[in-house]
Amino acid sequence: MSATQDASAQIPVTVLTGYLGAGKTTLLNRILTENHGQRYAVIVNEFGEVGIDNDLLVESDEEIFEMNNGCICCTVRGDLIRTVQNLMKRKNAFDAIIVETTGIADPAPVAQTFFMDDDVRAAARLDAVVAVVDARHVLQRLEDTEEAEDQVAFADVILINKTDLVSSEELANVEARIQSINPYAVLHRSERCGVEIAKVLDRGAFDLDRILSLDPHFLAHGHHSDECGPNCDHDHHSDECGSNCDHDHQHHHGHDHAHGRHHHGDTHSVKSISLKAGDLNPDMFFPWINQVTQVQGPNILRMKGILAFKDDPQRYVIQGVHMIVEGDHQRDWKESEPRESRLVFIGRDLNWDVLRDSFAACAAQ
Ligand SMILES: Nc1nc2c(ncn2[C@@H]2O[C@H](COP(=O)(O)OP(=O)(O)OP(=O)(O)O)[C@@H](O)[C@H]2O)c(=O)[nH]1
Repeated sequence: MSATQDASAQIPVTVLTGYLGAGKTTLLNRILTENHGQRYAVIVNEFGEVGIDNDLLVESDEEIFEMNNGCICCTVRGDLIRTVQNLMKRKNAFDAIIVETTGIADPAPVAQTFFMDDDVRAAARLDAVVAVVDARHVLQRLEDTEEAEDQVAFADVILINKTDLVSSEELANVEARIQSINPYAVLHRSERCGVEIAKVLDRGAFDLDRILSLDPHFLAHGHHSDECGPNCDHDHHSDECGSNCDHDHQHHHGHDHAHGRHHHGDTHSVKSISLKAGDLNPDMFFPWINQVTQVQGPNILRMKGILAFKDDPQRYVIQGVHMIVEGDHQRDWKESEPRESRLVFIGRDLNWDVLRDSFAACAAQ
């Protein structure tokens, strides 16, 4: 830090990471509802283009900035810099900033943003990278997904969440595995992210030296614009598609930048599909979603939706990770809101045509 940068004048930034469905929104909702006397600006980025995450956040006085620009590792850095710069113009309006990354993002480029841009660096300091992991699914994720390992390796604080879904033996295995990847992070166990907020925010935990030992190029990465390098094969779809687009969007992990930890070597492709309908018939929808998640569950990394059921005045929120699905009423539909059902699946090798047609068959007559 230079002499001109006074840490107490810099707004602390927490980068919230964790694989799809681990519990990031659950943690954010806790932060937004708890009575802590702090004012947070929240920046969310999500994969899947119908903007459901914002709807799943509790209504609060905090300001939420949504960025749906697809892969955060390529396209969002420029946006993130601009968003933070705009926030800084209203500096006294916030005590802290939280950036929630999409579940499949590598947190490193997001963290880099707070070192690369001079204006941002002068006004904000990276406080900690907090990773939420799903105790039930993390071991499997670490086997098949490099981003999940990057997220754990990079974190300063790790919440081992969903402890209710595993035995104490499984939990001990999870902790051992996580510690073997990252012995430096502070671990907390949690159910529904029920951890004291002070253990997560304003930790002063981000350790640049450790990150440089992990990634000597951390401060030297060249691409701090919205552009990817010539070898990038990410689909930069959101430039082309509007909010009503229901194309299949692919996130190829064939990306191989020749530097540092930014190396998505695995060749799996994760796709997201957004389905839309009007009112649904619950007697058709629930058997359908049960069947879909039972049969295709292993490939469904994440499912979430906001649904309108015929004659039901309330919005219904449904969510799932693999075969675990939960749903509940959220609140009344507002008069100004179109009664629209939106459902997003993120996964591998899903039969999209069948999903689309069978979802359409759940429409209320
Ligand atoms: N059983 C159980 N379910 C949990 C727990 N924490 C969160 N969930 C559920 O897990 C699902 C995913 O939680 P979210 O907080 O939306 O996860 P996320 O990381 O924000 O998900 P993405 O934004 O899609 O990556 C939701 O259905 C939550 O209600 C927990 O400790 N135990």
